[in-house]
Amino acid sequence: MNFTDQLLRAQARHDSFLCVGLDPEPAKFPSHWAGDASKIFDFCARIVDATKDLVCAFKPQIAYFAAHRAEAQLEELMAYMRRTAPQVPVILDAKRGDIGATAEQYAKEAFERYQADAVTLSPFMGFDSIEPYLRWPGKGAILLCRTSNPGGDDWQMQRLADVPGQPRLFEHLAALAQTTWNTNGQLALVVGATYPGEIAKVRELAPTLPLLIPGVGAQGGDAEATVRAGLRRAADGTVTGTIVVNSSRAVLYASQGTDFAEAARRVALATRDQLNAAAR
Ligand SMILES: O=C(O)c1cc(=O)[nH]c(=O)n1[C@@H]1O[C@H](COP(=O)(O)O)[C@@H](O)[C@H]1O
Repeated sequence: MNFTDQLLRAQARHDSFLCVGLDPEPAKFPSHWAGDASKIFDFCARIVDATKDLVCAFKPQIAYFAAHRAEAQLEELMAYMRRTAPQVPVILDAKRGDIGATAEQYAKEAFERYQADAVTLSPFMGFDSIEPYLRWPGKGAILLCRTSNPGGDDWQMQRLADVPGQPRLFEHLAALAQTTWNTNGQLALVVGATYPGEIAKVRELAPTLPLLIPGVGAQGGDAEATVRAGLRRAADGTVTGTIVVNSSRAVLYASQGTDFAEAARRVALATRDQLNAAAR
């Protein structure tokens, strides 16, 4: 099954547009594990156990593992998610972007070594830096389009004088991703929840692509506005353009006590319900 179908199936099964981001920071672990990088797997596995019936995806961020020489724990976690939550697709957040030959290696890392269902990519180097990922049948490639950080303005909001209509860079990318770049039908786009106006613009230009939307929770993005701007349904209610709304820190560090997993579940449930209320 391809990434988009996995996503839609998990969304229907768990009645959820929520993705829990796995960004483990040992300094923020519950007091009995605080500062202990050897507990990264244990911490993430407890979060997975506590939220796996509430989410449509998990998104481990590779830097939080690599910074602690914990790639082996990431591999273990990927295998654990596959075993205990096989119905939930996993997005490896790696934001890769390099020439084709190197991209081939990054694709192998994401899809073979880590067995991810999709990977986040920076499209700054152009289509030949994305194409190697599209050769992997059914795997998702999620392109940064209008990111959640203020510095996204530096490039993404600039207008392209040489393209008809002088679109902003993120608008041009959204249009390419919906059409000529989407050779395997598995492209998706990242748009920050901190910019609902731009989510609406991306949705207009890319009506059917899944949108990965980080920025609710710790970054203060507006969950209701995000859903209204990003989700598209047909008249019969079928989802035609879906959203995957990520929250990491607000879920992971809801409590620093021994009840951290229960607290994470409470926040995940509340966030899922808030997204669903806006979707109805
Ligand atoms: O690609 C991403 O996931 C991403 C894109 C973006 O524009 N903004 C953004 O915050 N992210 C990631 O989404 C997560 C947000 O985490 P919280 O702010 O803790 O919910 C982090 O893993 C970021 O690296």
